[in-house]
Parts: sequence; structure tokens; C-alpha cells
Amino acid sequence: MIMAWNDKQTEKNRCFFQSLIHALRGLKTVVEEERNMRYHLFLGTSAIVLGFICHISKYEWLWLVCAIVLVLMAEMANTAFEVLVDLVTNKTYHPLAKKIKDMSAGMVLLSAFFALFVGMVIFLPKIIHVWFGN
Ligand SMILES: Nc1ncnc2c1ncn2[C@@H]1O[C@H](COP(=O)(O)OP(=O)(O)OP(=O)(O)O)[C@@H](O)[C@H]1O
Repeated sequence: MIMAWNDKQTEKNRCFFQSLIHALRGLKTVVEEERNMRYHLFLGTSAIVLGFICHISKYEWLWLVCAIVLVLMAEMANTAFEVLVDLVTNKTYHPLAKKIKDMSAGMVLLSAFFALFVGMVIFLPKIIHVWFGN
């Protein structure tokens, strides 16, 4: 049965464009609904601006963008786990639900530590150079 795109679809997407629309809607939802995602986006954008200001090299850009994308992906996966857990538990307490949500939050923390490390390796020497001139 052919469905209009705003019907309550549960069938497979019919074409790449429809898959793309749903994927973009997923990105929009996580940005609109997750405060932490907006923090990560703000910090990521700030790091990119700093990258332009400091004229970082091609390889530094690769590491920086990798770290930023990793954090955004981890936040999206964390949000998806949270929604899935809420769907299954209907927001009632369950020790396994706690385990899943806490581990998923740990994934975001790990990616954030990695991004912090990458940011420090790239920017700290440049900032020290500007401040202390050596
Ligand atoms: N159904 C549940 N059963 C048991 N513990 C839960 C349940 N839902 C949430 N928790 C506990 O509450 C915490 C907060 O859950 P919540 O879904 O509100 O995450 P959040 O505040 O959106 O997390 P984040 O800051 O990572 O976005 C979880 O990390 C978990 O320890």
C-alpha cells in the first residue's frame, strides 16, 4: 500500500530521498529536544572557529573534525538509547534500564574526554606560543 509521507509509516522507506528526509528529521529532533546536543554543537562550532583563527594544519583539522563528529554521534546514540529505554519501561524504574542509560551516558563522557584531549594537543601549544611567545 502506498502511503503519503506524513502518514504513520512503519514500512520500509521507498527511496533514498525518503530515507534522507527521515535521517534529517532525526538530526533536527535531537537538536531540538536535547540540551546536551546543543552544548556539544556550540563547543564544536567554537573549536572550528578557533581552528580557523589558529590556522591549524590539514591533519589537525582531520583529528578535530573526527573528535567533534564522534561526540555528536555518541550523543545521538545516547539519546536513542534513552528513548528506547523509556519506550520499553514506560518510564518505570528498572535496574537494567538504569544500567543501559548509565553506560550510554558513559559513552558520551568517553567521547568528550577524547575530544578534550584532541583539542588540548592541537590548541594548547598554539595558545602557549601566543601567550608566552616561545
Ligand atoms: N527507567 C529507569 N530505570 C532506572 N533508572 C533510570 C530510568 N530512567 C532513568 N534512570 C536513571 O536516571 C538517569 C537520568 O535519566 P534520563 O533519561 O533523564 O537521562 P538524561 O538526564 O536525559 O541523561 P543525559 O544527561 O545523558 O541526556 C539515568 O542515567 C539513570 O541513572
